[in-house]
Amino acid sequence: MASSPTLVIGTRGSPLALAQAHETQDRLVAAHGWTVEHLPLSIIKTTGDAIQDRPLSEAGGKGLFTKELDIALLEGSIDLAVHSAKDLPTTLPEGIVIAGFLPREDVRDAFISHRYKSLADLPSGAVVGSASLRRQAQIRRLRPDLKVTLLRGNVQTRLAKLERGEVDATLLAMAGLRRLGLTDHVKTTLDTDDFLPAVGQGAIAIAIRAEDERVREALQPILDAATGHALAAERAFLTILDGSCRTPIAGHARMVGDAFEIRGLVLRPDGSECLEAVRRGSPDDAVTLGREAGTELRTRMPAGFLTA
Ligand SMILES: NCc1[nH]cc(CCC(=O)O)c1CC(=O)O
Repeated sequence: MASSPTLVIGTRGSPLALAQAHETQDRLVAAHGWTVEHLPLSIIKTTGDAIQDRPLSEAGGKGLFTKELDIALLEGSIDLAVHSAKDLPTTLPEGIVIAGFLPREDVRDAFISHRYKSLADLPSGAVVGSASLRRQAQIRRLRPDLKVTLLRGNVQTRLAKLERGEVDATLLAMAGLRRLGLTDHVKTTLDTDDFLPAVGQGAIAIAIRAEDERVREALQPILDAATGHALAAERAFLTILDGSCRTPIAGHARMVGDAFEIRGLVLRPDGSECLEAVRRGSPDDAVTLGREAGTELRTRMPAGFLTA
């Protein structure tokens, strides 16, 4: 066993972020036999945490949840940063890299409601709240007769708004609900064939300083290669499609039997049209397959598709 170094784990302070940081800490303890005292958490408030009154897509996008953690990494006040892969921008600042990903949780979206059993069970005109353009567009595509409204806040805040009757139903990632022990609220999970998750959904990414071999080595035993392949394909796909969170984009890669597969979607925000690309091959070609799927959609997309 290696002697116990101190690695400071940087995280946001939301309950989900803390659950993910604790999972990282627990896995490092289990892998190395280190004690948690040598893996302290440093809780960092980000700009994204402070903005509650408007869609983040309007406030400046995904980097809002990572900027302060990036700075802490580069300054050396933390040694690794734990992120929801879904919230990570496609390009990271110079000097920061993703060391890898923890084994992926359930990638599916969950349907949550007090009165209704599923999306199909909602009466016409029922109100579904979501802050995600991807979820909003897919809901509109499946059920153009529903009312889709903006529902922001962390997972607990959204569940409280549902409780108060502000909306009839909402969709949240199964992964987050599992990590928070809140799956009691789930009425049904949406099959990925019908409702495609966001790029990175369910995966935890660990960012480090690019040159930090000590931390990179310490992380090796807790990183998951299959999740790494899936995320390489999905993030390559998103990069081609520009990756701004102003556009309804979904993408999911996985092994189907012996074949590695990536499926990607772009939707018109009103759900009236949806383009899909699928590529199959070897996980060693994950990045190429992801790029090809993205390029295909880019080519097929009529001008103005993403804004109409
Ligand atoms: N954008 C917020 C966010 N970022 C990660 C998760 C859940 C966990 C995950 O998808 O890995 C959530 C909440 C949600 O979408 O329900």
